[in-house]
Amino acid sequence: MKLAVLGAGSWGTALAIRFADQHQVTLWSRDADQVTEMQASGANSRYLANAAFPSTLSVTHDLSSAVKEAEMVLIVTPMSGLRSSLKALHGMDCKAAVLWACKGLEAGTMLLPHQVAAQEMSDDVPRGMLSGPSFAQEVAQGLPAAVTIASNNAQFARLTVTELNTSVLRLYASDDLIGVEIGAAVKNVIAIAAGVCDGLKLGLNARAALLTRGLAEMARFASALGGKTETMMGLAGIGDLMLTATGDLSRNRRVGLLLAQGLNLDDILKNLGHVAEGVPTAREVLRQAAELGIEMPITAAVCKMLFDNMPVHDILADLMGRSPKMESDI
Ligand SMILES: NC(=O)C1=CN([C@@H]2O[C@H](COP(=O)(O)OP(=O)(O)OC[C@H]3O[C@@H](n4cnc5c(N)ncnc54)[C@H](O)[C@@H]3O)[C@@H](O)[C@H]2O)C=CC1
Ligand SMILES: O=C(CO)COP(=O)(O)O
Repeated sequence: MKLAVLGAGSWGTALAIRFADQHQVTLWSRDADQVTEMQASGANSRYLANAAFPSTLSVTHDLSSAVKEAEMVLIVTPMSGLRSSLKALHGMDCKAAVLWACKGLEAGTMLLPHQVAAQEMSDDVPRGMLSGPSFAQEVAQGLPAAVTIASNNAQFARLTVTELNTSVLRLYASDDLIGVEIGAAVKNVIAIAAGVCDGLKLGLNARAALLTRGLAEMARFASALGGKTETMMGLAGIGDLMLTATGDLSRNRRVGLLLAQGLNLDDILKNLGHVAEGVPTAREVLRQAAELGIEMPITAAVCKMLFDNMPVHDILADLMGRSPKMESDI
């Protein structure tokens, strides 16, 4: 198959390398200088060091040539680039199937990726999301991982996992696109909280409680928006939550660890060098939860830390001071 990957950050590059094991892949970057550097060195030193490109992977700055013959396009920009990427594809009358890997809600609109896609794509173009526990560095090294491809079109999801499955990146199909998108978005917010929890050395009990109640928030949000709660028990739910909240390769967890040290959010984001999707998404999730009338206390706590400069110990006291309730209430 001919694939185009849009977005040459760490995840776009890792997926391009992995899928180039079996397919002809073109990796597109918006940055012409970065393309020149990648073509010369055969690697992406800025975003994914120590991962050489195979000969079946080419790199370009020319979007129309990247997608011209592609049968499938993977959009692997941050969430902030999803709409413009889809618009550009639509403008080129590109009919290739589209998978996005952007994890979040669109800033300002609260939209999930498939809702952005519904506004920017023709109805007849097959589409879905690739998500799950997958640090780019490990996938690029060829270490084993498993992720989900979700689509409202179950047949497209099944066909796609069959086409793209590799011996090191195992793919599962899902028909719960909403659930998978919500798992991807909200786990990043909970991972920021987990970073704070660990940074403050609140203990392993506290972290287990935080992740379990964070999972309850993910399930409550998914259920309110029409996703399946059982999706939260899968790769794109608890799987990605466990990885991101506890794995030190996570950028979202790192934001939390640095907040716990008292660093200022602007400085943290300036020095991170990569996107931390949980930051803009936290605000959108909280706004949406308010509209839906559901409680998301951990997400609210993360927003207070990120945007209101509220002292972390006061936030913790608020969380622990909530009145007792049935654990099963979602
Ligand atoms: N890095 C990882 O391990 C994983 C990342 N993801 C998700 O993949 C998405 C991309 O993440 P990373 O590659 O890690 O980010 P990154 O921060 O490593 O790189 C982002 C790349 O996107 C480019 N970019 C930014 N805005 C753009 C736009 N409007 N149009 C085109 N290109 C644009 C940047 O120039 C940069 O090359 C995020 O939504 C992230 O949550 C998902 C799974 C794993
Ligand atoms: O989504 C990821 C792993 O599945 C990557 O998480 P971070 O964006 O926090 O690094």
